Amino acid sequence: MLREPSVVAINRHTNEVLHVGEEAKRMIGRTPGSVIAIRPLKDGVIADFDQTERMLRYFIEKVHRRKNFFHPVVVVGIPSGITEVEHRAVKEATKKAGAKEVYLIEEPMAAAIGAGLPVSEPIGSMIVDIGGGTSEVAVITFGAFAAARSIRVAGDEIDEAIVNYVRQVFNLYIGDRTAEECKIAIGSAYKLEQELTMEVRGRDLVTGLPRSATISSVEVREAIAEPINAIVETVKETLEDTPPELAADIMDHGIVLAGGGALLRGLDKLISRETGMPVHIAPDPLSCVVLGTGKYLESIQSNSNLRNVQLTEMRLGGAAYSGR
Ligand SMILES: Nc1ncnc2c1ncn2[C@@H]1O[C@H](COP(=O)(O)OP(=O)(O)OP(=O)(O)O)[C@@H](O)[C@H]1O
Repeated sequence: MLREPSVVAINRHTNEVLHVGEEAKRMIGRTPGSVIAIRPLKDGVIADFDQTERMLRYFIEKVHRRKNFFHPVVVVGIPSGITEVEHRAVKEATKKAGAKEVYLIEEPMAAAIGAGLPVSEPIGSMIVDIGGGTSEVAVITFGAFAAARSIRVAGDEIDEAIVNYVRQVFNLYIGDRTAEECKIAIGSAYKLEQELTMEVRGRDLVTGLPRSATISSVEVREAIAEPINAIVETVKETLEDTPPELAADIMDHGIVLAGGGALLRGLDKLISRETGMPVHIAPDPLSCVVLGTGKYLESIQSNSNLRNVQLTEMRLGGAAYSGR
């Protein structure tokens, strides 16, 4: 019903919200002095509480096409490594935005449910969810995490790595949006059968004038090697933490990739080469988290078997996480 980026454009002087979502995202890096485009969520957690609340309110109203008197039950996907304070902030912002009740589910759990993995069964499943702000790796069995890691290296860091590379190698300053377009158009984590090229436009760092340059997929691969390695290392470390019976299940069924990052060309091949495990990309990886969150909401309302999935509140303080 709605798929929008978490961006809010506001009037700097009056604090009035001008646009939310897709339209606001189009304004990033293009706003006049009086308008600022804000990303109220940074690295998967709330960076600006008030704008997060306003954005949620806008989305809730947009889906229900009405302004008042509607207080839905809301399930929010959150990164698995966040602190208790960050987690309370999510609940509070959602309540303030009009929710009657708020449940939090960790994104790797939601992604695994959305990808159709047998999370409620006593079978080990491994999910790698690479979003914008965080990459989450988890081994799930019987509705709970047997091993999990979360790092704040994901799509945004990959884009940043492209910006930095183009600046250093081409003396060209490009925006985040151009970097993201470049990643989606020609980015890869593994050698391509046919390498690609693309023209990127930005501002020349020496003359200050607009200029374009042609960048190849080989160069983009070199540019993004560091964040990609960080993600691959996290997968390996999580496998090292996995009890042997569950590791055997993962060998049989493979590692499943979800989130927008799963669409990066060759990432499945690279992870497979580095871990020796079969790797599959979830069907519709961009929707796994939202579909899993929706299924979880249905299970709360219908008392179905997903109820044995442990919610964050029950586990906080329990499992150990590492993160950057
Ligand atoms: N074809 C593609 N190739 C590579 N990356 C892609 C592709 N399509 C989308 N992405 C990236 O996926 C990321 C968004 O993924 P997703 O929607 O799963 O994350 P999110 O849920 O918004 O973030 P988070 O999980 O951190 O809260 C963005 O960084 C985007 O650039």
